[in-house]
Amino acid sequence: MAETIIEIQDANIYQGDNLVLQNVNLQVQKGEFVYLVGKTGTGKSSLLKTMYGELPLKQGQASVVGYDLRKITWKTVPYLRRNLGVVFQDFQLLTDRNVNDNLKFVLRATGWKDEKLMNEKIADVLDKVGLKSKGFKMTYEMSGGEQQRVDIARALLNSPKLILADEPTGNLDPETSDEIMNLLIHIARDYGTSVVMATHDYIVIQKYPARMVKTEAGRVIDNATIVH
Ligand SMILES: Nc1ncnc2c1ncn2[C@@H]1O[C@H](COP(=O)(O)OP(=O)(O)OP(=O)(O)O)[C@@H](O)[C@H]1O
Repeated sequence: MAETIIEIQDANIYQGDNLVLQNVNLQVQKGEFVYLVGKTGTGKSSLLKTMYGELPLKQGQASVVGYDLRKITWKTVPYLRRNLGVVFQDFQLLTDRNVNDNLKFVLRATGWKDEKLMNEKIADVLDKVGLKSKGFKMTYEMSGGEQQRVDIARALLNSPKLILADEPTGNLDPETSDEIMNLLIHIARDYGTSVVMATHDYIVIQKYPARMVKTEAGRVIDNATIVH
């Protein structure tokens, strides 16, 4: 039986007192790849932030990787975060240390202690993103595509059931975008990790078709099609 990774029912998404999206209903199954599309300012990031516990869910019901978002508190949000990975447009890597130490920082922050196990895990995620021999590079020495791969490696550290990616190809040239798309699709297909990717990039969407969820005029429309 399919495992539901995201289940949102009748949710209202707020930024402060502003209602950004109303009556959101969305289900995402294990291993599904889903685009979140919509014009700028229509609430894609707000919806993702709600899913990773950055914005509180005040109205409606939502469960993400088994966590009830209505019951999440600042104390329990780290547990939710350990079960999902977040990938950003601007990478958000630490520039004062190399790739291995960026990844180790996250492992330590999420409760890992054993040095050998941490090193094995880092080697594993770097291998998965095609950066096997790049662990000793400083992040500022890397290309945008490589930095995005490190960001994805970081998201994979705790073997998440879900990756939430906010415009992951936004800063990349078309060829590098292709590499990142192939990687994200491969992660969904081969590891059964669900991926929800917010994007404006219609070239990417056309090239790699998948289910589309659209934010528009305060609503979320499932199985949307793009009209140019
Ligand atoms: N921190 C904030 N405080 C108050 N309002 C915000 C905040 N962040 C976003 N908003 C508002 O919430 C609405 C939705 O913004 P959001 O960033 O979710 O849209 P988006 O679709 O992700 O846009 P983009 O594609 O530009 O990232 C916008 O009206 C925005 O101005």
